[in-house]
Amino acid sequence: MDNSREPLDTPDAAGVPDPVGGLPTQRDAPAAEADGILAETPTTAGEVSHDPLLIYGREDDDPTGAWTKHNKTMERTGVRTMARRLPSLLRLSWSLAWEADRAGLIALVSVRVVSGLVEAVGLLAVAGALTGLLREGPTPDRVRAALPALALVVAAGVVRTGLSLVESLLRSRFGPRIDRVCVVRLLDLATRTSVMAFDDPRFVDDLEAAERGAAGGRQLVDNAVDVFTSAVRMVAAGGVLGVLHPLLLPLLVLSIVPDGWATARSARLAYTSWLSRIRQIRRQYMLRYRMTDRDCAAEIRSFGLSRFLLDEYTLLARDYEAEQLRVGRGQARYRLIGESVAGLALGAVYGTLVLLLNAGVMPLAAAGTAVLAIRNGRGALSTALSSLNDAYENFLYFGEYRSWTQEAARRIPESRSASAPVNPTVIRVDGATYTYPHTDTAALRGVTVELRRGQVVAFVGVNGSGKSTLAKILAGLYLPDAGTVRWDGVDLAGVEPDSVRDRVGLIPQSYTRWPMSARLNIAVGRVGRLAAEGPDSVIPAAAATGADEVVDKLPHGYDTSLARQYNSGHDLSGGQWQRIACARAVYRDAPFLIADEPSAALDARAEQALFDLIQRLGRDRIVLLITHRLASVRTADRIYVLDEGLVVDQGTHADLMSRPGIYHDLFTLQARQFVDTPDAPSPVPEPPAEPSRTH
Ligand SMILES: Nc1ncnc2c1ncn2[C@@H]1O[C@H](COP(=O)(O)OP(=O)(O)OP(=O)(O)O)[C@@H](O)[C@H]1O
Repeated sequence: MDNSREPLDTPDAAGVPDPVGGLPTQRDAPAAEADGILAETPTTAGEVSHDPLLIYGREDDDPTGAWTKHNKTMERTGVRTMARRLPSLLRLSWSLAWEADRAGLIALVSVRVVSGLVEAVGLLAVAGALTGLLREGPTPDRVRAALPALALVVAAGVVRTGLSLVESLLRSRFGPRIDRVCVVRLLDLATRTSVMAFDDPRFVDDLEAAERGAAGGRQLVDNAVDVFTSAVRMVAAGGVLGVLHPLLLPLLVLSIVPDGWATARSARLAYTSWLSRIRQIRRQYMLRYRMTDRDCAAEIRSFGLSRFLLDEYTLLARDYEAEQLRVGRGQARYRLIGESVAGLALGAVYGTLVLLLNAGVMPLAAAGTAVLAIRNGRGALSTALSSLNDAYENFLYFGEYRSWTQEAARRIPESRSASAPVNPTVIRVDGATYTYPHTDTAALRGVTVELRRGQVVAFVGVNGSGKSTLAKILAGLYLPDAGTVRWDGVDLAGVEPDSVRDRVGLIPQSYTRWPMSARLNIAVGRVGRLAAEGPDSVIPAAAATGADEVVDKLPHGYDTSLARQYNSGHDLSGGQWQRIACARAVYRDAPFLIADEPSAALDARAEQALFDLIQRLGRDRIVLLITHRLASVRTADRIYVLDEGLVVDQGTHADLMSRPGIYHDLFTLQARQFVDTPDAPSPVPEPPAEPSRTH
């Protein structure tokens, strides 16, 4: 079973409850440590501080089915289903291994087959040796007679040991290769699918399952190899028994049926239990992830959430313990029945051997070999059965991976031969409509805007009015459901998406804090440039955006790691990071710059400098500015006012202030915040006329 999906153990004690029922404090933590790592968690039965299922809802409360996704699979999981799916399971693992390492696979199969043959030869040699040892005559003669066969037994043993070493080497080569093939495919698709796919919660949810399912590929191949190996060993043991006496083979099969039944039932019990608990397992996983995540650390402490979360986790973990006990009891019952019946059946096999010996039909030496062959055959069968069960389980996990990769491949934008204009003069959106997946309300409703080179255009409007969505459409990240986006008259729907993105420099609202050096954090704006122009090429972009002041204070300048979560990494303040994000977009040096709330975390001086820069860049580029700091859009050449997915007004600052409307209201409201007293004269003129609304 994949450990990453395994229910997690009870957490180590990280704090202890205070005696009067308060929350654990930092001061309490060492006391818990002193109790040792197995000290009881803060929660004990009867002192849970909240409703245990508060966080993710109750068992019967799963409207989206997100937590119970696998229950249907569980209903379909029967021995017959497993047998029916066996061929596709083996086919899949074969093709996976083939793709990862052809030569290794051929070598592994050959090694297994040869090893099986050697095992059969070894067993027959045992028969020869026993025949020599048990025959009539003086002991030295008998030993001499048995020597060649004994030598063969030893040689077979040595060869098998050598082959098993080769096999384990081959297996250790396989595992990482299969992991690589699966994970690289997942990452490739995840970074090439349309960004719109990530707005679909189902897609993102399935991606999480696929990430965990990717590891199932490696295990599936491992299980398939085990099944194959056991099959070869069973054939070897069966072949030897068939040679010794034809009656022994069906008897062996009979003797292993009860064990096989018990193994299959036990594994199925464990598997169905796992599936029925998948919801709790996901909850445990989420809780553990959040409780140890750096981003959540401050909030957990400042809201005093530790006890609350720990209670939830502990309850789930206890539930898991109880379930494991139930499964353990069930498995013990199956084993008891299976092994009792198998013992009787084995007694019958050995009884038959004795009868054959008594009747003089089988020599003693052959009977001795038969005992060994029976033992080997039974061992191989039990391995085959448990590997088959594991294989089926991993097949299901891997199924998550496969279905996601197929879906992701469908969502990769089609590549086209036509390119977007290299340095567009006019970008125009006509009647654009866009609705996010699984939402009822359109984010944009028939929007028309025009942006020109040499101008700074601003989008303003209240939260959720559609500004960022429209910016993403302009940047070619989203395709509108209706309407067109044209660059110099060329419809973006007909051009290669990468060519559009290549011409856009974006300062997104939420930028990425790459765990890399400061230099790379800027250079990711256009990675090819760093290689072509050298490490100092980032300096002008940093200087233009004030990122150079940030870098100057870092211990190793541009080479300082900004991966705070790792040793020696250096973290930046929000505003310092924002300067780096701006430098990244400037470094991209694209003809179309989109700045979406670029100054939210900047101090007043840095903000002013950034808007001056945006004005300068706007002289020979198309610049789109989205901001709630309305003082900064006063100088924009054109301002579009958005509201509920519509363009409700447009013009220059003076135009928009000359009439009542959203812009006038928002600007006035903000300007008032800078006036010292409520009685002070309004800093903005009252509008003279009724609003004229554009669409
Ligand atoms: N990924 C998404 N999935 C579903 N709905 C979304 C998504 N992103 C935005 N929306 C919705 O689309 C509408 C427009 O959002 P958008 O982000 O474009 O607004 P905005 O004007 O940029 O807001 P803000 O000023 O707060 O940044 C909102 O109603 C929002 O809830």
